[in-house]
Amino acid sequence: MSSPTLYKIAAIPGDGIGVDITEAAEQVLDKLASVNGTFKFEYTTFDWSSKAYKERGWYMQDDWIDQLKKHDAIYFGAVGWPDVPDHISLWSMILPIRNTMNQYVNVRPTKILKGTTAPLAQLREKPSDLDWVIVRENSEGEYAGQGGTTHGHGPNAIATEVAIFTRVGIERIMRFAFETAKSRPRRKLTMVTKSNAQRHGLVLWDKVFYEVAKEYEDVVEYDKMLVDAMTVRMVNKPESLDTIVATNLHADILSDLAAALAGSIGIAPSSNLDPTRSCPSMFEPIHGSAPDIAGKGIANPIGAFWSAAEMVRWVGKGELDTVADQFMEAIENVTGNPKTRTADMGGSANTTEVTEAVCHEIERLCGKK
Ligand SMILES: NC(=O)C1=CN([C@@H]2O[C@H](COP(=O)(O)OP(=O)(O)OC[C@H]3O[C@@H](n4cnc5c(N)ncnc54)[C@H](O)[C@@H]3O)[C@@H](O)[C@H]2O)C=CC1
Ligand SMILES: CC(=O)C(=O)O
Ligand SMILES: [K+]
Ligand SMILES: [Mn+2]
Repeated sequence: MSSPTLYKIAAIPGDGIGVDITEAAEQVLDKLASVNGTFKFEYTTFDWSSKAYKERGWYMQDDWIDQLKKHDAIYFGAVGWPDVPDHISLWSMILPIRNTMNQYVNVRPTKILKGTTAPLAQLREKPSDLDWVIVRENSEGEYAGQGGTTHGHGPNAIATEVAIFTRVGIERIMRFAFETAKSRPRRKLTMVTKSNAQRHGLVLWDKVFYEVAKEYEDVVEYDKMLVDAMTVRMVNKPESLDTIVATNLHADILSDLAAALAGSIGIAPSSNLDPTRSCPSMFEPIHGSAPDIAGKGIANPIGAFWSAAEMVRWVGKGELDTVADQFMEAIENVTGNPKTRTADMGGSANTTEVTEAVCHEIERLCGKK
């Protein structure tokens, strides 16, 4: 028998519940690999966190790019802790990784997993009305990091936050969004914008969208929404949406809303992709470090597991799609059981119990013990 394919994973647990859910994700990934036998994961764990920063004054070593590039993928927990300003922690880890590693797409699927209590009556009755993929521009826009401060934060303070939109950046995200929409049964794309008030960057955003749309005229149905009205449509007509493309900031906000509509922020996954595969892509749940529940062992690991399933799909390049599907089935069997849901999903199970239940379900579904 040939030896299993080895995938090298850079694991960055980070802060708060990021640590618990990364450990949980590794445990289920190892279970998946061992029952399957054709692949395995080798983790290099990086102690890059706000705690380490407080102790030693830095988050990542100067050669972090070279270190991360040695891996097939990056698994990320969360960064941010109350004793470090959030703009320092975000700009010391997650944003430089996304920007520098060419991870210009952030894919954020949302659907209502089995056993979920959605807050909207319509979705409790018909969960299939919410089945979306938000395609978030992940490298520029409002999070380009350009701007500055003059005269400190005093009475004469001047601060700019410059959103950057480039034709190259817009075109590649639109193309990815159309391809995503095309690959889904409904073949439907909604472009989110705010080009009524943001009259330069987002006017270009719209223009390039319609240019790219010409190539998909016959295969994808598409429309445009202003972001404020989009929040209303997500709540009132969830069934009218499928694939959604939005800027870095807009999609950040809309994806938390999507997660809440689907029942909990704790279940929502994300893939930070470099579609060119020149750099490793990064997988993380969309939530943060949740300081309010950190250290209690009660974080919902489902968003972390779903992100891990997407990582399996990505590193497998088509070879592991069935495995990823089985992984998702195991996840949904566990959310479907009231005994193995965490508090945010109305249950009383802890992180370890949910993790063990998913491992058990993987063994049951994937056969070999
Ligand atoms: N990609 C990243 O690393 C992100 C980092 N952050 C950082 O995380 C820190 C906390 O940010 P918040 O705004 O509080 O957002 P958050 O997502 O950490 O928490 C928001 C609320 O959702 C709950 N929650 C989140 N994940 C959960 C899970 N898996 N299970 C159960 N409940 C869960 C939390 O307990 C909290 O009540 C900040 O420092 C922020 O900058 C925030 C978002 C993303
Ligand atoms: C930073 C953040 O909130 C996100 O990427 O979702
Ligand atoms: K995260
Ligand atoms: Mn966010």
